Amino acid sequence: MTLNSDLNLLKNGLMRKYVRNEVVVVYKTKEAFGGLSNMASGYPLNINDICVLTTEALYQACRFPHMPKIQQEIIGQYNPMISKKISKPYQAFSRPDWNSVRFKVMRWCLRVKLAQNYEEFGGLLLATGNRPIVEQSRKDDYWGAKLVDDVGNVLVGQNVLGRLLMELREKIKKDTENMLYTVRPLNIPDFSLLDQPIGIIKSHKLENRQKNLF
Ligand SMILES: Nc1c(N[C@@H]2O[C@H](COP(=O)(O)O)[C@@H](O)[C@H]2O)[nH]c(=O)[nH]c1=O
Repeated sequence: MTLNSDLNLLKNGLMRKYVRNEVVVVYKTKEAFGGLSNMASGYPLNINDICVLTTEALYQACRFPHMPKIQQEIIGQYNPMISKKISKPYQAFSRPDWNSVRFKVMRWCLRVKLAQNYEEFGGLLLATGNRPIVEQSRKDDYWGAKLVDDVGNVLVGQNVLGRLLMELREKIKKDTENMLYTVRPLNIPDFSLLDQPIGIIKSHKLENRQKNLF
C-alpha cells in the first residue's frame, strides 16, 4: 500500500492508528494475551457434537459448507496454522458470499470460543481492562494492524479482529443474565459443518447446570 492510499484510508476512518506500548498487543500465542489469538490452542470447540480444536479451524471451515471433505481436513488439525494452510489453495472456492459474511462469521466464532471456554477466554478478555486490543500482523491490516515505523511502536490497520474482541469484552461486562452462554447460528444460507446445519451452541456451564436440574 502506498503512503497516499494509507493516508486516505486513515482519513476515511477505516484504518486505525495505535501506539504499540499503549495497547494490548495480540501477536505471539505464547505471550501474555496470546490466548486472544485465533491461532491459540487450548480453546477447544464443539459444534453439533463435532470437535473443532481451534477458532482458526472453525473460521476457515466456514468458508466451505459445500465442501465437507475440505472442512473435515481443516478441523482435524491440532495446529491452526496448518488449518489455514490447508484452506489457502481452495480460497477461490470459498462460499460465493464469503467476503460479505466473513465478518459475521468471525464474530460468531469468537462468541463460540467464549461460550465454550468462558473462564479462560472471558478472563483473558476482562484482564485487558479498558485498553485497546490490537492484533499485530506482518501482512494483514484488515483483521489486524501492521507496524509502520522503524522503531516498532506504531501500528496501523483496520484491526477488525481486535475490535471484535473489544466488542465482546464489553458484552461480557454487561452480561448479568449469562446470555453469552448460548450462541445462535448465523442467519445466512448454508451455514453448515460436515453437511449438517450448525445448531445452537451452548456453553458447557449451561449444559452442566441443566443436567443438575434433572
Ligand atoms: N494471527 C495470524 C493470522 N491471522 C488470522 O488469520 C485469520 C484470517 O484469515 P483469512 O481471512 O483467511 O486471511 C484470522 O483468524 C486472523 O486473526 N494469520 C497468519 O497467517 N498467521 C498469524 O499468526
